[in-house]
Amino acid sequence: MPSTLEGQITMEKTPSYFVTNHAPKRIHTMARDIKLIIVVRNPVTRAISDYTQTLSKKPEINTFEVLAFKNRTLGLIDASWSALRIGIYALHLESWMQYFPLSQMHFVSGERLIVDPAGEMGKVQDFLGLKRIVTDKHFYFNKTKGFPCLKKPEDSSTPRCLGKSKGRTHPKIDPDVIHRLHKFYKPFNMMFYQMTGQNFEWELEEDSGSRSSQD
Ligand SMILES: Nc1ncnc2c1ncn2[C@@H]1O[C@H](COP(=O)(O)OS(=O)(=O)O)[C@@H](OP(=O)(O)O)[C@H]1O
Repeated sequence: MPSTLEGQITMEKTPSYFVTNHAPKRIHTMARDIKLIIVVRNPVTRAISDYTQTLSKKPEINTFEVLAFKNRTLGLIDASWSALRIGIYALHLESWMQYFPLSQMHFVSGERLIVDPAGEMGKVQDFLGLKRIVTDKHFYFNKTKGFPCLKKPEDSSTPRCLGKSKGRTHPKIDPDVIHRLHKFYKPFNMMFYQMTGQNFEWELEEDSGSRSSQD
């Protein structure tokens, strides 16, 4: 990590740390007072997003439906598939909680980040003890991209959206598989809500989505 001068904060972004076994211990050894920001979204959508990213690089991979199961007839989910394992947030959080108190962690809802970026950024700034500089006036909704974008970043006079690899169209997944995954994640999600004291309401998405007759 680079040195930080008085009045500065250093930030580092590495998505894979959250699920890396030795990361909590090593980061604690490096900087025990560090503040951790974790962005989470519905683990089912996260898995599909993860798969979509891999598919864009390796079009020959199996379908999502095939990769998601050890045995589809028995309904046995393959929780060792990284796209699915990463979404077991409670499991990963447990490792972090062995080293860091919850007061040093802040959880951002990936869903809220899209519908209310300024609101989520407001909470992030509060958590970091910063003045609320980034507000509603910094964002606009880009209809073509289908996501919020920055009106005018500091170093440029033009608006800026995230790149092409963010916000890709997801492939259509068998609704029965989606339903089974929601069922698989439910107890882990409940545990996660309890651990964080935050209800991310991912079950509401399943309730408003399609249902299968085979339960
Ligand atoms: N403003 C804005 N623009 C574009 N995309 C947005 C935005 N806010 C959130 N998202 C969601 O971010 C998802 C990609 O983030 P990742 O965490 O996968 O990025 S990273 O690869 O780990 O860096 C990406 O997931 P996909 O939709 O599956 O591509 C988006 O849903």
